[in-house]
Amino acid sequence: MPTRILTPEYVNGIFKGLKISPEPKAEPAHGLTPPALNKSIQYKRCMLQLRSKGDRPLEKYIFLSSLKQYDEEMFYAILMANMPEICPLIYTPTVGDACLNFSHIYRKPEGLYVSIEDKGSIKNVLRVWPHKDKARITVVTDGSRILGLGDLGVNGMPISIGKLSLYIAGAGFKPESTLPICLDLGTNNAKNLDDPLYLGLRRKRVDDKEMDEFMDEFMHAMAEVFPNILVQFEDFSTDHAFHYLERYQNTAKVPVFNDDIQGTGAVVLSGFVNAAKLSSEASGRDLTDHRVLFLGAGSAGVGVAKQVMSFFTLQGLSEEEAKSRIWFIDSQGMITADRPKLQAHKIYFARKDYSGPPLKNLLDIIDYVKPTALVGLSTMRGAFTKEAVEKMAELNPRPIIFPLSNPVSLSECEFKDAIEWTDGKVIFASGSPFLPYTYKGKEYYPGQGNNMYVFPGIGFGGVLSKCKHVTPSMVENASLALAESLTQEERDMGLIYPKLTRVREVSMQIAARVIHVAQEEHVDRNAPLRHMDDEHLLEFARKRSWYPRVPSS
Ligand SMILES: NC(=O)C1=CN([C@@H]2O[C@H](COP(=O)(O)OP(=O)(O)OC[C@H]3O[C@@H](n4cnc5c(N)ncnc54)[C@H](OP(=O)(O)O)[C@@H]3O)[C@@H](O)[C@H]2O)C=CC1
Ligand SMILES: CC(=O)C(=O)O
Ligand SMILES: [Mg+2]
Repeated sequence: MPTRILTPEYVNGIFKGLKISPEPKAEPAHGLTPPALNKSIQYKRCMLQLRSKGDRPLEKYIFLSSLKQYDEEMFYAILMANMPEICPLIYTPTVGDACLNFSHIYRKPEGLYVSIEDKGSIKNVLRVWPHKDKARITVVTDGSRILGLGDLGVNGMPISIGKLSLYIAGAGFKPESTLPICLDLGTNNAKNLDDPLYLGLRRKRVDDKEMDEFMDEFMHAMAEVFPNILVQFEDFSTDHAFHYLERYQNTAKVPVFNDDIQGTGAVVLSGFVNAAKLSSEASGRDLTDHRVLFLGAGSAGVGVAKQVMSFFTLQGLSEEEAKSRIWFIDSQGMITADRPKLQAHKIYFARKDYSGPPLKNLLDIIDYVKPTALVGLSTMRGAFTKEAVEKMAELNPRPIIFPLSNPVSLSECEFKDAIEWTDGKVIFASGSPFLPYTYKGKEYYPGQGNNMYVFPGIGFGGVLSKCKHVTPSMVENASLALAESLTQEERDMGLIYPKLTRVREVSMQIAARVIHVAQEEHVDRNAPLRHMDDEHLLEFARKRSWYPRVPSS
């Protein structure tokens, strides 16, 4: 039966609601399927079955997961044609529930599990993977900080799977080039350890020394078994996230980046670039005068702040001046340099210019800092209270409020509330998706400040350029490419991120920019691409991008 690869134009048609059309005929398995079954009917059946599960997202997750296993191309065709509907089911927020319930809903292997008991023979475990030569991108978690849900141990595997589904749908990685990995170094989660169905090792987490030994062996083995792979670290607890990024980003034989530190930094910088312009247009304030207050100083908060500093340095401020535009609050209050036993990752941003009594309350800190932007990466549901948001609106004609914690149940505030409390003035982005909200007869659209907008493009550009390392400049430029990708229509709608339906095209722009920077920094190894200008790099990325095949006629 004739099949054809979906072209970008064809898929754009699907995005516009055309679904799978024109009507394809039956599949080759003549006799094994009912006579009238064809891909078009199959597509409609899948959507009908999915939607019949109503408001039960975990059931939808399980359904989609099974679909991916028995008809991968249909899964991706459905995902790509219905991003705003399906993405929240395979990614945040539902993936959070999938992780919490993983040991109960597990059905089939979908990735590699490497446990501390494999120490000494990790290579042998990696060699079990069936598509060794094809593997190009891996998401590796140790399950120790899954979204804002804490230590979930081996139940963190769905986060690696979900991110890689977005690599495929978002950037066009071939499915067989993706490799989900969950490292099992034990768990300190008592609920898991007490659960008779828990699928991980029934032991506490190993100490840092043993983890270092394990990780060194793991990274060596990865480079040997998968020499062409790019490694994304995901959802390691904050101390380990910084530690392993530093340990491997310039030394590992395969390129490495940390999504929570660098991917989140890039996506928030991008949203902030667009938000600050809108906010400054309303206030007349110079872009260099923005003041950013972070609630949460973990890997995500500090990673984002480091990236947001380049917003200021790109305006011509020095590093010190850029740093002075940023304040942090953690569980003990505003972070100041005189606080004893400050954790290493908090020292850089600790304020040296405050000497009063410790400030602990968000309202008092807003009064003191007078921020133009409030960024939440705290895992604290509802931490941006009505009073705090109203105060931001008193201080700013258009306050920037980014409650970025995931999943949605941990969001620092809801979109609807932020709109009402600011009388529609807020410039808003959240980590997990919210629906548009109509207020006083006008429809408002929330932004989704989630690293899913950048990691597919960073990974695709990195792999196409065959980069040796993922450099800070590659990440920063991914962010700027995302910021620049807004169309006039999106700007007119007041958006600060492109529509999710355009994620594939946006990823191509990011990938092309990442390749360009990899070349500039001489970390690329794909020599023929060096002769291409930016337009040709974009074309090259588009051509390499995978689309699900569906029968056409
Ligand atoms: N939108 C996106 O793309 C992304 C979102 N995230 C989200 O960011 C969140 C944080 O991740 P990560 O940084 O790794 O996690 P951590 O747990 O390392 O950091 C949480 C931070 O919040 C602080 N905090 C906790 N409770 C309070 C409180 N009551 N008041 C003030 N601060 C508090 C903690 O303080 P202390 O240091 O004192 O413990 C810590 O600094 C998660 O929900 C995650 O899902 C992460 C990556 C990407
Ligand atoms: C989105 C993401 O990476 C996180 O919440 O950890
Ligand atoms: Mg993460």
